Amino acid sequence: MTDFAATKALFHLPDGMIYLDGNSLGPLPLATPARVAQAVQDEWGDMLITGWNKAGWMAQPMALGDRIGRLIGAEAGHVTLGDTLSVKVYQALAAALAMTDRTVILSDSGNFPSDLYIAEGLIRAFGRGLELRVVDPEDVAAHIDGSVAVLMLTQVDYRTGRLHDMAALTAQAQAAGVLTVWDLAHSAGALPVDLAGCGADFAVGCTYKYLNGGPGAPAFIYVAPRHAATADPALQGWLGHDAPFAFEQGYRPGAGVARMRVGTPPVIQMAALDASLAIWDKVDMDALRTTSIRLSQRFIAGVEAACPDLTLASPRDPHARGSQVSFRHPQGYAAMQACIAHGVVGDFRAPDIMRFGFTPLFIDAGDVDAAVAVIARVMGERLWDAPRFMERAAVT
Ligand SMILES: Cc1ncc(COP(=O)(O)O)c(C=O)c1O
Ligand SMILES: Nc1c(O)cccc1C(=O)C[C@H](N)C(=O)O
Repeated sequence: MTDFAATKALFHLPDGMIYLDGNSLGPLPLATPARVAQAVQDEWGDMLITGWNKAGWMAQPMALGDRIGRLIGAEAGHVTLGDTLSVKVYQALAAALAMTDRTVILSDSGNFPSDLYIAEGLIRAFGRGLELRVVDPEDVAAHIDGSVAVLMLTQVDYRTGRLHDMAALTAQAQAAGVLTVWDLAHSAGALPVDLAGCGADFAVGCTYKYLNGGPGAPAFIYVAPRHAATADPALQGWLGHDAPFAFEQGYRPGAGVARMRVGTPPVIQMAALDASLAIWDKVDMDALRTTSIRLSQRFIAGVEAACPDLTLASPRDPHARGSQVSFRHPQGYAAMQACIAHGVVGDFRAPDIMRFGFTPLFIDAGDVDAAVAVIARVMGERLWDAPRFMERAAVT
């Protein structure tokens, strides 16, 4: 059983701030600066080129992949790390498309734009009459049929937190001969995931949100063992080669998911992730889910009692959402800026969503109550009316 009061003490949380945005960029673990300094000084500084072996840099993508694998229910040895999530979406979707002659990529309107853009680009690149079919999230199951090549979904909707039933949709897809690509950006570290148990084909995700790897932290990719020896990596970089240091002229894919590696791994970012995963290694994901639900239910009850102008945008059933809660308000952007100015950090997603993440590793019931009090004041006194809250920043 994880002691969440103890994990809270492992993070740097700025004074006077209640951080409900760990679902977008996780906070800094206290151990990270020293681990990064070690990678810079002792490894890069003193070991120089020998660090690839001596400090284990070359083996890190698979080693860190296994530690993430525990959190997402992957078989050992079937997750690797590197690049950005958008790149890993490209590889997973391209690999899946290469395994079928069917033409439809099925996704939903709750998917993150990058995933849909990647699909559009791949359709042009493949040039075999592929089609992207985007349906409402609740209609996905009804559209799984024999024309569908790949079902590509983000398990937890980044705006509303709506949670897809991965087990049911994957089983239905499999029965119809459809391959699955799951984006776990808002799932990894948010709730227990069981890729192996569900029989998912491919999965991808990022490590800078719930997993606290820091801005620019590398993405991960999972390939089911049954495809590991045949999946086409789509981006044939030298570090995905079977023998990178043989420097052969022609490409031969590496063993298993290692073929999904592309080029040089981000060593300093991996050191930061190593430090945050030291916390995650000890987290009981069922306890995390129970606590996340308790916190988010408390938040919804508090906000709904105090702020009649806010409309719940997330599913009310906690088992039908991830670890975030969203409310709608016509002045959502300015209202969120006012909340941030008063110490409660969430974020805004167009057109009108105020989004708050619940991350039990460092948020507790006292934080929820304090956040509700601030939000109630902001909404009750229309504190967002000040002109300085109305102007939109480039990054929100
Ligand atoms: C669901 C989802 N997919 C893809 C991305 C893109 O990730 P990245 O910017 O790391 O490529 C994000 C976040 O930005 C996301 O939330
Ligand atoms: N990756 C981000 C970035 O580099 C800058 C600002 C925001 C992000 C995000 O992660 C957005 C995120 N995927 C979302 O859920 O909206």
